[in-house]
Parts: sequence; structure tokens; C-alpha cells
Amino acid sequence: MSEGKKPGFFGRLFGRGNQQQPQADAETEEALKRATHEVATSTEELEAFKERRAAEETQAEIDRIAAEAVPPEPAPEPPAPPEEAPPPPPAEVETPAHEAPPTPEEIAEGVPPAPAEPEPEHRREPVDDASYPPGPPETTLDYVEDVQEAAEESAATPSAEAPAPKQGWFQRLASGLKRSSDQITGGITSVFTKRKLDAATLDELEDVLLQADLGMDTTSAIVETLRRDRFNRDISGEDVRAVLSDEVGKALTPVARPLVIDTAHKPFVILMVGVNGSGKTTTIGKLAQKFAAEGRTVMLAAGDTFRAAAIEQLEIWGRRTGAPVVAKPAGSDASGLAFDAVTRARAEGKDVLIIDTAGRLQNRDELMSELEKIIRVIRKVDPTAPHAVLLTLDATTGQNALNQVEIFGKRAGVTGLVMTKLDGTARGGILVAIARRFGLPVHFIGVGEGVDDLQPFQASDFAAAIAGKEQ
Ligand SMILES: Nc1nc2c(ncn2[C@@H]2O[C@H](COP(=O)(O)OP(=O)(O)OP(=O)(O)O)[C@@H](O)[C@H]2O)c(=O)[nH]1
Repeated sequence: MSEGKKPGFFGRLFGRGNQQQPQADAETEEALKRATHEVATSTEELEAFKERRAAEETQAEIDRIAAEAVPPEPAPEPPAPPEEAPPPPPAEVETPAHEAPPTPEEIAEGVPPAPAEPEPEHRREPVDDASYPPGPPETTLDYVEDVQEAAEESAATPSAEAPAPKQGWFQRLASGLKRSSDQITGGITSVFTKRKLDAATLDELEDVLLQADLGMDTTSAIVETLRRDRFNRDISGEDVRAVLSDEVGKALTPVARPLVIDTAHKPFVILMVGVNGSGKTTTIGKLAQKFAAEGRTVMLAAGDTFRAAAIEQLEIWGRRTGAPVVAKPAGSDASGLAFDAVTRARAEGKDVLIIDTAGRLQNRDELMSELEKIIRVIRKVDPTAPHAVLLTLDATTGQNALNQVEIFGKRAGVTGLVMTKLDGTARGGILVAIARRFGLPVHFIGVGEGVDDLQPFQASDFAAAIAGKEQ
């Protein structure tokens, strides 16, 4: 909820309206707001799903707490006897969202209510300090509240304005990377106040580039190029941006490799892995759409068997893209599901099978072992599979992404990367550091939640956009 915004019904109900929001993460909050807004304006089907889920999960709680928290209207007559003390305020009103009672789904599935401490394994946990949202926006009460407010506002506003024309990919990429680009170019501008390049300016530039998560190698390359070519000579911020764009392009060109579907494999099995909330399921939906548009037959496997909502989310993508979805009830064994999916996709002659997996933090050894097991079991059906293991990286996690690539790479044999949420961060430079360190192919990047916001990765576009250059 933005600063100064009047708390809505749920905020007031839960006493959150006047609380100080954590300062640490204005960036995450803004990304969440944007994501929330985009989700709210998504297609009807997804909207209906989210509303239904939000309603299911909150209705019982709302009714109960509303009944307890909202005192009855004082009856004008007869006046209440003065000696009657008001009832004590119900303790539940102060219950924070993360201690919410079990959802109807959890109750139905016999899942015990989540304790506040420690966090259960498969909830979204903070990955990198406080910069991680507590869960998908559609599962939070703030989301429900914002959707309701947005719906009221849009109902009140006459839609006289024509919709904005659809932007091309470079424009979307540039606006998605604007925060990263502003961070870097703003720093460059503030450093290059003198006309001649000297040692102090180069030191300051080094700091700016390192803070933008570009990594030591690329930072050194930029600084050394400038020292060699421009030392003690006239230089402008624009000159520096040109060198920046060149060096970023050089670092990224070797890793900008498309995901090639080898038709010798039927199905071509793609395993999607990553930490909680990094965008696996959404990316699967977008990829399914792309493959279907290319005329390929696609099957999806709802391997995130921990979250009923993830299964439902994938089923919606399946309906949208015409891809059958192999699913089992929440709580089923993920390896068994992967086995069934490969067997069925092979029997039905599908071109591509994309297997979702539950989000897991890379430092959870037992969960990483489970991932290894899924791969072993898939190989019982097809020893050459999986043919691609794609790691989705949430750009907002910054430096932690390096560790994710390292561990998932070792444990799951990652063959390529997808970086999502570049629109929600000023830390997009991390992709450059990852490229230099690991040399793994970067197949796609995402700058929003829409289907068209995930595109094949192109080094020159990214380099130009992050350096704030026109294309
Ligand atoms: N702004 C933005 N949001 C994104 C992008 N990609 C995914 N998201 C959103 O990120 C949230 C989490 O995405 P999911 O696909 O559910 O993530 P997941 O990795 O499957 O999550 P788990 O199943 O919990 O591990 C959703 O709200 C997505 O819409 C992106 O490129 N930009």
C-alpha cells in the first residue's frame, strides 16, 4: 500500500492501516504494486480465478473478524445500562496476514495451519534480506483490497480515453529496465562533472558500476577501457554510456542463445526450476503460448505438487494454450507425476513437455535432493531427458541470484536461464555478472506479467537499454 494511501476495509479491519511499512523495500513494494495492478487488469479468466481464490481464502476469515471487530450500531433506545462494560477487543483483530488461519483448501487437504515461526518450507521466504514479497499478490488481503479499490475506481471513471498503443519490444524492454538504467546513468552523470577524466573520477565510476551489480569483471573492463583511451582527455557522460553499452554487449553476446527445441526428441522435455516465486509457472504459461503459436504440440506437468494454487494456475494456462495438463492432487509425489507426464507425452507424441516444480531455496539440501530424484525418475522413461533444465531467476533478488545459479547448476544440471521481473528492480545489472561468471545461455528475459513481456534474450538490446541508449 503506498505511503499516505487511506487504508481500505481490510487494512482497517486488521489494524494495518496506520502501521509503518518497512522502509527497506520501497523497490519491492513498488514492483508488487505494479504487478498487482497488472494482475488486476489481466484477462477475464485469470481474473475470475484470482477473485474466486481470494474470496474462498478470505471470506470465512472476513466474516468472522468483521463480526467481531465491527461493534454493533448503538441502538438509540433504550440506552445501554451505564454499568455494562464494553466487551474486550478480540485478540484476532491484530493477527498479521502471515499468521492467517488455514485456507479452505488446506483444511480440505488436512494441511495443518502454518505456524508463524519457523516459516514452513514451501512458503515464499525472504531470499535476500527484506526485498522479497511475502507471497503472490493474489493470495494477500492487500491484493484483495487493492483489486476492489481498482474495480471501484475504474467503474467510476468514464473510459473516454483510447487505450495506449502497444509498445514494441525494445520500448517495453527499455521501460522495464528503466530503474536499472536510471541507477547506472544517474550515477555516471553525477560522477562526470569535470570535463577531463582523472583517477578520482574513475574510482567513483567503479563504485557506481559495482553498486549496479554489474560485477567486478565488467566494471574493470569499462574502467580500464576508459583509462586507456580517455585518461586526461575530455569526456562526457554520453561517452561513458557508449563504453558501458559496448562492454555489457561483449559480456552478454556469448550467452544470448535461443532455446532450441530439438525435434529428434519427442517429447522435448523441459524441466523448470527455481526458488519460490521466481516466475516458473508464469514462464511455463508464456512458453507454452509461444510453442503453440509455432505450431508445436505441448503438454504441461503440474509438478509443483505442494501448492494447490500452482496446479490450478497451470491448468488455466493449459486451457488458454490448448495444452493438456498432467496433474495430481496437491501433496502427491512430484517424481511420480514427472514419470507419468513423460510417459503420457511420449505415448501421445507431443512435441514439448514442460514440467513445473515447486519453488525451493537453493540452500535447502533435502529439497535439492528431491529435485535430483525427479531428474533420475524422468530418465527411467527417457535416459536423454530432461533436454533442457531452465532456471528462472527473479532479477529483484540481486546478488543472491549468483548463488542460485551456482547451486541449481550443480544439483539440477541447469542448461539455461530465464531472468524474470527485470521491470521490478534497479538491479538488472546482475544478469551481466551472471553471464561473466557462469557463461550459461540466457534464453529469455521477462519485463512484466503479460505474455508478450517474455522474449528471447538479445544482448545488444539489453546493453543499449541498460545504458539508456536509444535504439
Ligand atoms: N512484474 C513482473 N512480474 C512477474 C514476472 N514474471 C512473473 N511475475 C509474477 O511473479 C509472481 C510469481 O510468479 P509464479 O509464476 O507464480 O512463480 P513460481 O516460481 O511458479 O512460484 P512458486 O510456485 O511459489 O515457486 C506472479 O505474480 C507473476 O505474475 C515479470 O517478468 N515481471
